[in-house]
Amino acid sequence: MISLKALTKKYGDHAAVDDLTLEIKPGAVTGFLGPNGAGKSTTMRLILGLDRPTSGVALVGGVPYHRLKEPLRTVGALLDARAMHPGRSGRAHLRALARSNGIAVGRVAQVLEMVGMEPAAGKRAGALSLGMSQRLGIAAALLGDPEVLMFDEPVNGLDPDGVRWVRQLMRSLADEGRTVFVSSHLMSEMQLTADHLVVIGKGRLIMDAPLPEVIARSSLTAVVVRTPYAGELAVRLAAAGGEVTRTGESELQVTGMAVERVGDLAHEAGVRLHELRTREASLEQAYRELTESSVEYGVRG
Ligand SMILES: Nc1ncnc2c1ncn2[C@@H]1O[C@H](COP(=O)(O)OP(=O)(O)OP(=O)(O)O)[C@@H](O)[C@H]1O
Repeated sequence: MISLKALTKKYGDHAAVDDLTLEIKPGAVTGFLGPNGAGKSTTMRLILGLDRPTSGVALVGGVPYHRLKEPLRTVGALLDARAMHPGRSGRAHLRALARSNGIAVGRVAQVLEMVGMEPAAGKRAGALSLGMSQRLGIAAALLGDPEVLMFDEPVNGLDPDGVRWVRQLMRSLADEGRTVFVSSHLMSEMQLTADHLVVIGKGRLIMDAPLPEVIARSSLTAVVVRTPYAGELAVRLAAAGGEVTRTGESELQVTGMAVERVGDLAHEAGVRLHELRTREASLEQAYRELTESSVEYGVRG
């Protein structure tokens, strides 16, 4: 479990992280989303004690990072895959990390196997491809067999097999009951990977909800109904609080109302239906709606 309580980090007058309060729970993959500059990396750095909050606290398993006795056994993180001594081999890097954290050196071979990089383990870290560096960074995060894992853009530079592998790894870590907190700009990937989403913009919390709820709340998620009595049903649905758009002679789209309720109202009205389904927004669409006013840099297409 990761707990943030009124977590705030200011650089001069600018709040990179602004009063964030939330819990990232075990047994789930929590996606961490936000436009460039939203404060994701800063939040992760604060959790890992790499930066000091201006105010508020970040706790891992109920304790601030700097008070953890054996930090790598509690939380493993991949922040910047290239942040390694370039002249050292991946294996040597992991061994040094194990030794300095009281972890049995035998664990190194295990994590190298888990990430599928034994063949490249003897190469200098500086000579590794970005994809291999990512795997090495993930191996380092797994070294202490921690309960909490944090990954900043873990699929950067990975090929489609690598992306699938990361997705499966996150799933299995969460299924083992661990807390998995992962940032990404790849919405299609997040839609496949995450159970829960935390969305921030300009350092502030925009959304903290299960993925299906984020999708359901999008205005682009709608119930589609086909019926020969579209006009009659439209009146009934609107009277019950639905937002109804007539999209064809015999087709309606309804927002603000669950599919079950639409079916029940049609039944009560004695209206025959030829089709009743939910058309879900993609996470990309839901995300764009949520963050429209929070984009700090760049131009939105
Ligand atoms: N050391 C620093 N000094 C001054 N400002 C900083 C520093 N680190 C981050 N910032 C600012 O804090 C804000 C949040 O940055 P951060 O890197 O946490 O965002 P992010 O969500 O991780 O972005 P990205 O998606 O681009 O990685 C930005 O406005 C950034 O310029």
